[in-house]
Amino acid sequence: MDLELRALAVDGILRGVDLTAGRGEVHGIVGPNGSGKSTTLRCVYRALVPHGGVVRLGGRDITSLKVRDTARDLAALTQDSHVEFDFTVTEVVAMGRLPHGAGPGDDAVVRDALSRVGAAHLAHRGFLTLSGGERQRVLIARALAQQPKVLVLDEPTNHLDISHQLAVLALVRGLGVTVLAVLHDLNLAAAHCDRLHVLDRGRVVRSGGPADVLTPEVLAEVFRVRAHVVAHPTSGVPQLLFDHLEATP
Ligand SMILES: Nc1ncnc2c1ncn2[C@@H]1O[C@H](COP(=O)(O)OP(=O)(O)OP(=O)(O)O)[C@@H](O)[C@H]1O
Repeated sequence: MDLELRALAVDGILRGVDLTAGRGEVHGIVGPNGSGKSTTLRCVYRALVPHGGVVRLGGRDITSLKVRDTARDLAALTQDSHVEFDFTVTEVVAMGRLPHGAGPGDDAVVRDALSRVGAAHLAHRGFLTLSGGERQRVLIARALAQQPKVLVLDEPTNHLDISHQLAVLALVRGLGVTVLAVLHDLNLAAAHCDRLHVLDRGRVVRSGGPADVLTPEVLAEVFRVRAHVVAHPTSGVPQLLFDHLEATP
């Protein structure tokens, strides 16, 4: 299912964000702190109504869809994904099934989602007793249990050790669903995304394949860092080495 963002505007934060993620493609949004990445995603998962522009899911304006219908197609891992009460891990992941209504296969879907993120052993633990990285994997399992066609992820590798970062991004990529993810780590973004969009002060200033987007010029202009781009010795994807950080406030 395609995801299209057209001329998204949020007062003082987004100044016309345009991007299209085609069916089954993995798209990354990168950009400096405060550039509007999370705000963009909030407009997509309907936590925020933009003042201008439109988000289309499978060609349909999301404001024309019921929230529950949106939730059948789109799952989000957000910075606001809190669990307040001490539900068990299984209960938290089962919440991902709610948009579909209770069904006979739900237990198997929940178990499968947990084992895909390497958290099957946590099934009966209280969510609030988990470490930061364990919580993050359980919240990803909840999004997987929703069996979405489009997955929106705000910093999915937050709290994860390097092994789980790589595993989660490989898993997400292997799902075959359309993904729009905010990623801070530019090397992970280059290695795992088909296309990247660089956000700067509320605008997409560059879109394209990682090699076209993560150039020394863009990194200097947008992130104010000096970088060398090298090809990864085995995969060939562009990877960045930073040798100098210019003074930024
Ligand atoms: N509700 C709000 N009221 C006022 N300002 C806001 C609000 N939400 C976001 N902002 C501001 O809008 C800007 C963009 O915020 P956003 O969270 O989208 O940035 P981001 O690119 O995700 O940043 P980070 O990399 O730090 O997570 C920031 O300057 C933020 O302070």
